[in-house]
This record gives sequence, structure tokens and C-alpha cells, in this order.
Amino acid sequence: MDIGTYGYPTPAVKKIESYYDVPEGVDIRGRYDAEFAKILTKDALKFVADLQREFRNHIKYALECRREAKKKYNEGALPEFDPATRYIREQEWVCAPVPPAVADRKVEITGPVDRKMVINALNSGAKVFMADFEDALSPGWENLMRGQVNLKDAVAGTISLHDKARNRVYKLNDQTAKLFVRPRGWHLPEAHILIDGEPATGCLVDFGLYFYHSYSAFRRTQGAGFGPFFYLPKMEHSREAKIWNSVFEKAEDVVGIERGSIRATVLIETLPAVFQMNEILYELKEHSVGLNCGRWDYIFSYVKTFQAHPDRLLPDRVQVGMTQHFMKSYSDLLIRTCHRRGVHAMGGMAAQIPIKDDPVANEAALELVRKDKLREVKAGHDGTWAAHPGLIPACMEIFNNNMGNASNQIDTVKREDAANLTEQDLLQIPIGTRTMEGLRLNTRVGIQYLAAWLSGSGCVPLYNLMEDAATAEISRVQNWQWLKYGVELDEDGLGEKVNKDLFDRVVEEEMARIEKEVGTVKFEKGMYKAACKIFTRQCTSPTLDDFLTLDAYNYIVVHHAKEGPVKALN
Ligand SMILES: CC(=O)SCCNC(=O)CCNC(=O)[C@H](O)C(C)(C)COP(=O)(O)OP(=O)(O)OC[C@H]1O[C@@H](n2cnc3c(N)ncnc32)[C@H](O)[C@@H]1OP(=O)(O)O
Ligand SMILES: O=CC(=O)O
Ligand SMILES: [Mg+2]
Repeated sequence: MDIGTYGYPTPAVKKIESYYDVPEGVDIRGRYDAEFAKILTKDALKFVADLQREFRNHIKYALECRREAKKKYNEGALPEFDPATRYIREQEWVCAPVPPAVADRKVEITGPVDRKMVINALNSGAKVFMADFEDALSPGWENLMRGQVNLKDAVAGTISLHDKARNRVYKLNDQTAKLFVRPRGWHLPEAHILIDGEPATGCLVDFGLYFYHSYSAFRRTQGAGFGPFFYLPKMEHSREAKIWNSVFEKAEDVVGIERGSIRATVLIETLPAVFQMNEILYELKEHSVGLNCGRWDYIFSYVKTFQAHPDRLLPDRVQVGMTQHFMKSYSDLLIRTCHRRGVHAMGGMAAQIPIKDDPVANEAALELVRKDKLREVKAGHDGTWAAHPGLIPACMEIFNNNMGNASNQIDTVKREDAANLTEQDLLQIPIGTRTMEGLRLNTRVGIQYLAAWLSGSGCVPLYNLMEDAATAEISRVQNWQWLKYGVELDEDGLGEKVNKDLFDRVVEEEMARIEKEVGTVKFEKGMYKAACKIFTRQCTSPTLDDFLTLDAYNYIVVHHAKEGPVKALN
């Protein structure tokens, strides 16, 4: 057994005996599985490869532009509305009419593409289920390919699961939520699929395989002639939306469905993107079903964008809520923009989840969720996200009570008052304190999340909150920022400055606490030590890594070949 750089073993893998039947120029390095082969058909792979070949240079250029923008921000520039696209912001135009099948999106449940969770989410009573290849999924080969199998079966209506341990059979109800699929962001490669010798773009694999296998059944059974529907994450500029629009057009043309069949909601979850909301909708105008406040990545992006601005340090993560001026301004402007352009303005995720063993704490958590949803519906959001089926009745009640029988508030809550929000409003530095407990919590949560992610779970409950890639990113970049600028921790009355010695001590103590909390057996068997090394390296690195998962991805890639496993990238 090999020991990788980070001290954990690379799994021994048998030499493979069967191979996928691939089109020219495509090489599959992921494990062969007869179920996966039904997804990785020659035709479906050709569809993905054609997308990759047509768009790879556009994607490379868009990522290069991100690096250019980062350089500018690092030299002191601030994100701003682009004077060159003022005409798009000022002219009156609207997106294509909302498909009737998704006019009502009051509560949307989200979750990874795990088989049981897909069934539970579709049965949950939510209007929409966003099946996630992104923040909530650890993108290892098995998770991705099983996810594709699960979605194909879900759209076909045949998905089922027999949980033998509980003797319980899961299958779909007669009425289910409408399915949206969130592919990965542009930055993530799919290292198990090589196209012309290069790793495929992760999101084109997620989109392409799902679309190819399910568009027809989806339009018949779910979309009432429209679809499939998507959520698009982590974009920073409208040029990235333009690429998605072209991908959709190509997909529609290839399979011969009408222009505007595919619809997508874009997450506004990077700071630069808030200045591009009109432009993003404009690029996707025939394919849009709105924008969503991806609040957690947005906070992460605030720190990332201002990584070289020591005057813009964030307070403790728990203090950066939606009532901070910059967050409220972002949500208000998003609602105003969407409703002006005739599409949904979706709210975001409250991180609370049900607390099973403590009714008082559970009620307090539910109350926080209700408060958050009430703020959203009153502000004009047309719907919201729930992380867990147990939260749906409370979220639905708030939206129903405040929206009456209407499916949405697109035409009724215009929020003209938000038209005057300025760049200063959107960038205003959040207020609050930085504490030792904040540093400790970031460390404890970041390490445990990464340990779960390396073990295949992209979303976990920690300290009664949902943690996923976006929330973990906040913990990472906040630690990095505090270390980089040696911030003084207030509130505790100790006035300690964050430096490498303090951080090393905190890491050691928090690792001891994690071991105590999870128990030594689980601690030793789990990926905690590997996670700790990766997380610590990222928090202390002289330059900020763009994404936690981009580095960590290298540790979950395992290549297979005729001769046996050829390479784990670490
Ligand atoms: C920032 C963002 O990007 S937000 C979007 C990404 N994040 C997400 O999608 C969060 C999704 N939520 C989850 O993954 C889970 O709710 C967690 C990890 C937070 C908690 O999971 P658990 O600890 O397993 O929850 P719990 O034990 O209470 O689950 C009870 C039941 O609800 C199901 N369940 C929980 N969450 C979900 C969900 N989101 N979708 C479908 N079913 C769910 C479980 O599968 C379980 O089913 P069972 O009773 O049939 O076994
Ligand atoms: O994807 C959602 C977010 O909040 O991040
Ligand atoms: Mg996100």
C-alpha cells in the first residue's frame, strides 16, 4: 500500500478487466462498473467530448480573466459596475417567460446526489429539489457516477432503494419535487475523464451526462415541455454565463429541442458577480429562471476578493449574517434585478438543521430558520432553500402565509427602492468582533469538514449546523486572513494577536478536542490527520489558494488502467 504525501494510504486497486467503450480521443481513468457503463456510453461521451472541444478555449479564457481580476483586486482595485455594460443595466428588457412547471418555487430542498437522499428529497414536499454535484458533494469518481445513475433513475421514475439494515424500501411518491441539477463550478477538472489528453471540465461532464440521458424523459414527466433545469454555481462574470448559454444552445441543437427549453438559475455567490447580475441574466435571457442568493460562498468570496485589503477583515463567521449591510444590500438588489427582468429571486440557505435529542435547542434552531425565511419573503424573495426535510413545513408555512395563493412575487414586489443601492452598499465592511472562539471554531469545523470530504461526504452536520464546501471555505479563508494580517482577537479580553505560534497551538488543541468528541477509534480510522495537514497548509500559505477543494481534489483522484492503478495524483 502506498503512503501519499499527506500520510494516508492510497487504496490498493485491482487491475481492471473491463473497459468503457469510448469515442476517439476519450480516455476513462475511473473504475469500471457495469452500472456506470450505462451512463458512460459511447454516444453520451461523444456528446461531452464535443462540448469540451467546442468550449475549452472559452473556459480557459474565462479562468484567465478571473486571474486578471484577482491581480487587479490584489493591487487595490474594488469590484464595481462595469461602465461598458451600463446599457444592459439601464435598458428595459425581460427574460423569457417562466415555465409554468416551475412558477411556484416557494421551498427548494438541496442535497447531494446520494440515492436515498435523492428519493427523500423528491418526496419531501418541497416544490423543487436541487440535486447537487457541487458544494454538498465530494466529487470522487464513485459519488459522481452513482449520482448520474441515481438522477437517470429518478427522472425515469424507477429509482428505489432497499435499506436492508432497516428493512425499509425507498421509492418515489406520486407527487414529487421538480428536479434541478447543480453541476460543479468552472474551475474543477474531472481527472478521471481525459479528452484529447486533458482532464475534462467537471461541470461539462456533470451537465452533459445528465442532460444526454434524461432530457427527453424530463421534458415529458417533469418540465411540461421544458427542461431540464439547472442551478449554475460560482460564476464571477457574465462572460461565464455566456459560455453556459452557448452550451445550452448547443445541447438543444444536438438533440433537436426548442431554443429556451433548458432553464437555469444562477447562484450569485461571488462578490464580483453581484455587479454583473443584469449582465448575467442578459446573457442567459432565453434560458434563465432567476438568480439565487448563495450567501455562504458569497461571504467566502468577500474574503477572497479582498485578500490583499487588510482594512476589510471579517468578524467571526457566526456574526456575518444576512442583516449585515453588505449582505442585505446584495439580497435586496438581487430581488430588484430579478423582478425587473421577470424571473425568480431565490433566497438562500439557513445553516440550522433539526436537533434530534434536544427539543428546546431544536425549537430555537427552527425559530432561527423561521426568522430567516420571514425576512426573505418580506423582502420579496420568491422562494428559499432548506437543507433538511424536517425544515420544509416551517419554511413552507412562512412563504404560504406571506404570499397568499400567489406562486411568486415577481410582479408584485418590485423593490424599486433597491435601485439606488451603490457600490459602497454592496462592499460595506461587516461589523463585529474577532474572537479566539471564532478562530477555534473555524479550525475545528474546517478540519472535520475536510476529513469528511476526503472520506466521500461533501455535506455533514457539525455542532448542529449544516457544513458544506461553501461554509468550510469561510473557515479556511478567515483563518488565513487573520493569520496573514496578525489580527488582534478582541472580546476575550486577552488581546492576543493571531500568529503562527498561536495557530499551531490552536490546531493542536482543537485536534485533541476533535479526538475526544468523535472518539479515538473513529479519529484514528478517519481522515482527520490528513485533513489537518491540508487545512493547516492552506491557512498558513503565503498566498491564498483559490479553492480548498481544488487542492484537496488531488487526494481523491485514483486512476485505473489496464495495468492496474496508474496514478493517484498525490
Ligand atoms: C451553501 C450551500 O451550498 S447549501 C446547499 C448544499 N448543502 C446541502 O444541500 C445540505 C443538504 N443536507 C444534508 O446533506 C443533510 O441534511 C445533513 C448532512 C446536513 C444532515 O444529514 P443527517 O445527519 O443525515 O440528517 P438526519 O439524520 O437528520 O436525516 C434524517 C433523514 O432525512 C434525510 N435527509 C436529511 N437531509 C436531507 C436532504 N437534504 N435531502 C434529502 N433527504 C435528507 C436523511 O437521508 C434521513 O433519511 P432516513 O430517515 O430515510 O434515513
Ligand atoms: O451555494 C450556496 C451557497 O450559499 O454557497
Ligand atoms: Mg455555493
